[in-house]
Amino acid sequence: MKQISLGDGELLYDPNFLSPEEADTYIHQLMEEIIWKQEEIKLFGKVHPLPRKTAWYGDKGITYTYSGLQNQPERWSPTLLTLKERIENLLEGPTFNSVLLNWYRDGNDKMGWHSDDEPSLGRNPVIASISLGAPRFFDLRHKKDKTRKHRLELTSGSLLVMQGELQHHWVHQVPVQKRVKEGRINLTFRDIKFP
Ligand SMILES: O=C(O)CCC(=O)C(=O)O
Ligand SMILES: [Fe+2]
Repeated sequence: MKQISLGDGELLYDPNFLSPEEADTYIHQLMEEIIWKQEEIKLFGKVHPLPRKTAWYGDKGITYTYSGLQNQPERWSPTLLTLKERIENLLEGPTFNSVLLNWYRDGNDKMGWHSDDEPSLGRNPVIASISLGAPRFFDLRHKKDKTRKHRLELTSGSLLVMQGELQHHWVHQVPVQKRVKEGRINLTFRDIKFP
């Protein structure tokens, strides 16, 4: 695991968490297993579809508000449980009770600037993010000093861990990349502290 020291938060990055063959297998399994939803978000009274497909899986009984949406998780699928255990074994400490999945169908799908700082994640959450498929940029920007920026390219089979005070001090986004024609699946494993 490579440590990326941004200050005011920590990133760990392993581009080779999964081999290319494993990544391809997981993509196929997830496209078969996952029930993808087209969620909508209401902005100033107007309803917009989210610019990506999403899914939410986890332990029974937890709920989580994400981008203003109340989510009830589907039960863990076999593939998701395997991935969760692989991450937990590697990190030796943090555990996860849920995973949010995003399917970016091509480079027009995106996620805007935000931080994963919902109170239910507790203080200084550890969020483990697996990327599969097309490489996409992942941008970070400091909340107070907007000149502090960092861009990563998250490649297929990679694992990114966000931890420490990162969510408190930084926002992140997945920007549009018009030239990207292939899809990408991202999974963020989280631990909801008070369901
Ligand atoms: O797709 C990604 O790499 C980021 C996803 C993300 O930030 C989130 O799900 O909160
Ligand atoms: Fe996020």
